[in-house]
Amino acid sequence: MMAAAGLPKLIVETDAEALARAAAERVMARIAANPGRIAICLTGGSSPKRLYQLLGGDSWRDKIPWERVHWFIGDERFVPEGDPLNNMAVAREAFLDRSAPSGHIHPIPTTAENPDRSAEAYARELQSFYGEERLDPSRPLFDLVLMGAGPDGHTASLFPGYPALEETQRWVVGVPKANVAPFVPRVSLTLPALASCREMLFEIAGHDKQPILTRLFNGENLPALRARSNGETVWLVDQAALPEGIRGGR
Ligand SMILES: O=C(O)[C@H](O)[C@@H](O)[C@H](O)[C@H](O)COP(=O)(O)O
Repeated sequence: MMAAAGLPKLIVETDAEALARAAAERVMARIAANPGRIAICLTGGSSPKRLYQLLGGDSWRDKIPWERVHWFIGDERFVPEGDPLNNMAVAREAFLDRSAPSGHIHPIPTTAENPDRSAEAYARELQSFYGEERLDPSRPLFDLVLMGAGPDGHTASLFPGYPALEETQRWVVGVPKANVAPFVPRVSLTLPALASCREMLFEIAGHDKQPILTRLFNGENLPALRARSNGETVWLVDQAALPEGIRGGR
């Protein structure tokens, strides 16, 4: 474990499997830290899939107090809720549908007429859950926010150079076009909404993440570097993703 100056806390794991297990431990630790109602914001993409399988597997499932945990999603592809590209559908299939009370699963609705309407509906749902229309810095919206980093440095559906990245008021925005595949419109939580958490946990694994991780380590002002928790921000990284020159360290 090490912390690089100016960067979030960096934790290096041997490989993707160890990384998913470390992420599952952190999910459990966040749950254990809150004796009340817990809000976890999940993410899409391929990186969290193993974590989701672990949380749905026998050794972890029974340890989760399902009746206290609510599950949200940080961004969504604007496709039907059962579509394999739908981020929440992936989480539901991997672990939520088997164990979580259905009222505790909070998908971004994609039946609205367009992503902007969908974003407004999700903002209302988040605000109703939180109990306020404004975020109180002393009371985070989420206990834990999971994140990934795309090849262009995007996170959630906040792409480099897009106006959504500069949003300071709204909690959720429509994103008309994605910068990477799948090139469908998106709906995304904004940086201030995502920041309102006790912990933001990035999972970044595999050799194909090395180029973007190198750029992030070099301090390029990309969305994945700008996304920070008001509490703790942690990058869980595996050896294969580490930039040349710092491999082998832990
Ligand atoms: O909807 C999405 O695609 C995501 O939420 C997105 O932000 C993802 O986390 C990154 O693109 C990393 O994706 P991978 O894990 O597939 O590399």
